[in-house]
Amino acid sequence: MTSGELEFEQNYVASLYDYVDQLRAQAADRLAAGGDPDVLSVWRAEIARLDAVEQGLCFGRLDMADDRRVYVGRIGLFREAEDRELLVDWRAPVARAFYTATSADPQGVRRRRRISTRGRAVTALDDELLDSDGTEEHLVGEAALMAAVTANRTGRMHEIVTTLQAEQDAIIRSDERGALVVQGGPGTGKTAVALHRVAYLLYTHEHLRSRGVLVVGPSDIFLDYIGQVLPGLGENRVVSSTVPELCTGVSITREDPPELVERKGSAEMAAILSTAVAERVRVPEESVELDFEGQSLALDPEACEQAVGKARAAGLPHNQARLVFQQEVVGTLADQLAARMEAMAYDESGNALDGGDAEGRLGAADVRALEAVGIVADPDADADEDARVLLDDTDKSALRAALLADTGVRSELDALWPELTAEELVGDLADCVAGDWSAADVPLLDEAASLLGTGAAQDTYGHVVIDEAQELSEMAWRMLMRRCPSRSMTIVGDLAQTGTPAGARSWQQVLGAHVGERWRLAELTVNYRTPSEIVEATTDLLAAAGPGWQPPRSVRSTGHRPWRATVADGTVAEAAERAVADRGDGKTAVLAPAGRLAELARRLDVPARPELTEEVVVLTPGQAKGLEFDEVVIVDPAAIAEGATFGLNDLYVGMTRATQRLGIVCVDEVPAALAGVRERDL
Ligand SMILES: Nc1ncnc2c1ncn2[C@@H]1O[C@H](COP(=O)(O)OP(=O)(O)OP(=O)(O)O)[C@@H](O)[C@H]1O
Repeated sequence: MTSGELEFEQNYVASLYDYVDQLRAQAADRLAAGGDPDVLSVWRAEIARLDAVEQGLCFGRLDMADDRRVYVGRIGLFREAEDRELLVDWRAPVARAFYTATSADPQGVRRRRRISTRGRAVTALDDELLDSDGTEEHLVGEAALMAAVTANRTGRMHEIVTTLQAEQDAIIRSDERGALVVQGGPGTGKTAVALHRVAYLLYTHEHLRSRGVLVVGPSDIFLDYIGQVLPGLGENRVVSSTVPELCTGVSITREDPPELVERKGSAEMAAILSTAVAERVRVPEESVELDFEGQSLALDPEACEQAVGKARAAGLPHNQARLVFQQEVVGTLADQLAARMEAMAYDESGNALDGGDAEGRLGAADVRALEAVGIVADPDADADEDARVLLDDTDKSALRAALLADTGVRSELDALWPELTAEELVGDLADCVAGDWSAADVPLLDEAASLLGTGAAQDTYGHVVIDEAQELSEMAWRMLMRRCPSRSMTIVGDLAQTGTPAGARSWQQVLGAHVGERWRLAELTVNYRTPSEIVEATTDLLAAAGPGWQPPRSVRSTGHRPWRATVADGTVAEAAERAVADRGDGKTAVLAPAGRLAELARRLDVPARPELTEEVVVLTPGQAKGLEFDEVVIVDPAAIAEGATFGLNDLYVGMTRATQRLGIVCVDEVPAALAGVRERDL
């Protein structure tokens, strides 16, 4: 690369930053001028968008066979005065070739240039010529990719927009409609790809900006870990949440044993809850006497049954359908009252007109008299005639309101169709204790709230991303499907990493109930995180966890062979301390069964609440799901493997968190699946 070219690109990149500065200054001026708050918030968002792309504004250039030159960057920049596109957004169709063009399929590209920058300075250029004849499969921009995946971890995930690979790009730009499952082994970039897909979809589909996008992750630690990726891509409008946090106002104070987690997660609970709600509605066997303002009214079982039928047919949640039921019942009662009133009439001197038969109806003579003064209409008269009745619609509705406001009537109505809360409904189930909730109770509370129509409104989104989706129970899937009526979803996971007993064993099994067979599968096959030495060490384990499961192909090797050491039970913490003291550069995670965490954290002098930006963290493999570290030390693998329904999967998750080095401290014995790992003294 000549220094002249470096200078050329430096000048170009500098002109882009100048333009961004100009746009930012204009936005700041508009903001300072004040005005309509909605307009001001647009300028504020524009400044935030421009600030977010400061690092790595421009990272590539495509030289096309027709001599066009396209600069690719984090956002598009168009100079209207010159009618010229200065920079193309990486999500625009024309930028796609930056990620997918190869020598075999150059897509009109002659040269692809990667532009590395630090701050606003161009530090390196890396060119690939695509017009040579080549059919070999290779990684696009290999040098930049390798630099990215071997760099020390920071405790936070970063965007990978400059080094996205073709199989990843295809998923990112895949049709927004329907449910897309992204299945891939550890480190294949599922999380990174899902987040870049969000940025792409928001850029491409206007409606998603108003409908909103929700990203669901397994834990707060994980959400913190990925929290910078979308802002780094200029997207600040995405809601991220764990499943329990979606149900506002519920705090988790209890952990359920595995068999309960499994039972509460089963879709059968939805039927149980629905039956429990239906059973709270009661139709009396005999007529119910109601006292209203000194009059006795009767509600018979048939009328009640009819009101229940009408309320159920409305298709509303229980508490809203209750209002329909109440209206129906008070309608019947108001009719009774009206009939009685209309049965009474007085002559001009104030005497009650005699009449009315035994059922309280007016006699024919009375009706004629009333007709003559225009008070009642001849029931046989033509409907078109100017008819008048004693009580018109307004009167009747006032009567209904008076009935509803009457405490006696209300308490009878409440006994027949009570207003319910999700907490009492779920609290009444066996193994649930109102107010002392477990994570597995949350989807039940959410289901109950949806059946009842209570609680904070269940927000819906235009697109939902679910990460570590293999962990969700059937009940949690129901909860998320309610958030996404369009079923436009990106579902990201790895069945070989399923850890919770209520989690997925197959995608069809969990998705079938919601989308039938209308979901599509995309697979990622290359492991960017874990070096080949570690992938090899997991082969036996993976085969034991699931017959036929294959680890993804690793793109690199480090020369560091994983090791194991065997120590006596009483010396575990000491051994872990020695392993940590011996660690290389970067972040280290000590992964151990829950029962050993406190002792290890004390011994290693790390905070009990894990902070990923610290040099050393102590976690369970479950907590480390989705995360990565330069070095991993697994402690007591046998207890991890045997301690849970999917213990072998947990161990596999733990081992595949490392980007560089892996050590395993076995206690007393070596699990069979780790027999092939090199033994050393510790
Ligand atoms: N194209 C790429 N360029 C640079 N880095 C990449 C690329 N693809 C993946 N990576 C890196 O590989 C690592 C693993 O990615 P990610 O966490 O998204 O994988 P995953 O499939 O979700 O893994 P797991 O299932 O183990 O949680 C991350 O550090 C990510 O930045």
